[in-house]
Amino acid sequence: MSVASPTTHHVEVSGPPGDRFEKILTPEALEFIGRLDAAFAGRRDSVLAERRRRALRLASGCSLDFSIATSAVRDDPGWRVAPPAPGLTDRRVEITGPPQPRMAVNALNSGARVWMADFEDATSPTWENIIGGQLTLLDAIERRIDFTTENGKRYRVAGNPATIMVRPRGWHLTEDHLLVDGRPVPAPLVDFGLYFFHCAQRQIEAGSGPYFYLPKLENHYEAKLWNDIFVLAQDLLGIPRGTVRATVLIETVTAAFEMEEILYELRDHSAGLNAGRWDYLFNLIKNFAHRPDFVLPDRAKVTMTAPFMRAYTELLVRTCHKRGAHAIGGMAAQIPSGDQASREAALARVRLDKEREAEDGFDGSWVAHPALVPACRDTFGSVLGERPHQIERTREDVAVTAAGLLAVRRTAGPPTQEGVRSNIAVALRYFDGWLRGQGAVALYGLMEDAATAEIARCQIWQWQQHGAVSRETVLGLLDDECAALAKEDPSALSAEARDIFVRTALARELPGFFTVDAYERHLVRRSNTTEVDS
Ligand SMILES: CC(=O)SCCNC(=O)CCNC(=O)[C@H](O)C(C)(C)COP(=O)(O)OP(=O)(O)OC[C@H]1O[C@@H](n2cnc3c(N)ncnc32)[C@H](O)[C@@H]1OP(=O)(O)O
Ligand SMILES: O=CC(=O)O
Ligand SMILES: [Mg+2]
Repeated sequence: MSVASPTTHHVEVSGPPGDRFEKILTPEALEFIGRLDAAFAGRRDSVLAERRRRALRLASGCSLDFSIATSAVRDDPGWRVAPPAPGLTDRRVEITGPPQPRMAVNALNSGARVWMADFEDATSPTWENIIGGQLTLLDAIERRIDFTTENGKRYRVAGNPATIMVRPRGWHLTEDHLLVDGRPVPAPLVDFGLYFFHCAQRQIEAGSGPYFYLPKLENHYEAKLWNDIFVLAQDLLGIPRGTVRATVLIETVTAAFEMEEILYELRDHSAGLNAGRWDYLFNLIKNFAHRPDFVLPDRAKVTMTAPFMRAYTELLVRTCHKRGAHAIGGMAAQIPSGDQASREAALARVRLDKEREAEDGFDGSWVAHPALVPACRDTFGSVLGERPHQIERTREDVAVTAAGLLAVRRTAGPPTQEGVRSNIAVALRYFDGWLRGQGAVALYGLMEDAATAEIARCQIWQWQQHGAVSRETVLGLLDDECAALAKEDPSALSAEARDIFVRTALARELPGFFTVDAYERHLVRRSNTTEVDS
């Protein structure tokens, strides 16, 4: 892998200035982003074009199978991924959340082994959140967060904090406040690049490392793209190759057919796979939205025990352990809110979910809230005992077929009126939160984020498409929910949230992601400030 030759690129910050943004947007950091962009923006275009081609093939009735072209990788018993890097051996409980100062401190001190600092599903990508998030990470690593709120709660990172893994945004998004030669930079290059530039060396010196979660990959070519990014980034900063580690979220149905190939492409930088269940469901609905045999019942009824979801998680554990990699479980959406009884019920549901994952062979799992850390830690603890993971449990008993992964029709039950209303209520309220800069929102006792909101709006599109609900009914319920939201919270952006819903759930063609169009329309704010030639 050669280092990119220096070329002249004009890097421009077009977003408004903010408090201490200059600490992140230094000329050197912008030059680094310019180099990543020069090397990889074109490949991002190819990734998106290939995604479109594949989506069209699936929409036109082609099915999916494990590829013959890559069978040599799957059949070769001779390769394994890199051993776990410092801080990533025992991952029995990982907490996720947006990189904001309070959340960062709470997550780092929560007792979880890993904090996944999320620029993706849990972050609304306003310019302030993106650069503020980078500042939070830098401050947390340099132990500079230390403040006390009016009610006397002190926020300061304590001893033995969680290991940080950063999740950049997916390839479908751009960062329109950073331009190279007048063109927006791919968002993942910004989130990865700024964190890597400022924090990689600091993390290594602190005995940890630059670690990442990679979202929404659709195939092993995208894994190769990330691997090439890691190699170039390490070379540019003089960091030894193989220092970076990344856990890939298997959260698209096409990636589920290429888990082993994805591990292979990233093997020198791999930190295993994660079962990103919510995006997985969204992606499955989206890819097969035109097919009547893929119509799912109410969202609440599609659980991890549905045969097609079990096939996906079983295959993930088997694949990871065959290659010496960690298999990390997904997010149970229940959060401990409301009265005592509701909190206990939420805890019981989460415990059940983690029990099943631990017994299936996962090495750890995610929680969305600090109060859930003990449940996950203890549940995995009772299966792992003194062991840091259970990678040695190879699950050779698991035999998953393509048909098993796609056996959605076995999930019984038509959607109900309550299911329709609930999806509309959740999507609308989530869009309102997202427009106001909040990427994860507690709604009706559940954690809602970009992935779960995508399920809600896609199901409405799918149910309407297949005659399970009419457009008129949806619009009527939508108006009811808008009125209810405006009454609950007069500052809510109900009209804009409604607009996003109509554009993404009721369009003639199903849009790929609500975030792409909504970002352009609602979140981009331009005001030229800084320019750098790289
Ligand atoms: C599909 C997927 O991708 S899942 C991964 C992406 N999603 C996420 O990461 C969601 C993470 N969770 C969250 O963001 C939050 O839990 C929410 C928004 C759902 C609920 O947050 P809140 O309404 O603040 O919950 P609540 O009032 O119970 O919080 C109590 C305390 O716990 C803290 N807290 C809650 N969740 C978290 C978290 N994930 N990380 C750190 N601290 C947290 C709050 O900051 C608060 O502490 P504070 O008073 O010191 O500020
Ligand atoms: O990112 C996680 C998911 O479930 O989606
Ligand atoms: Mg996701």
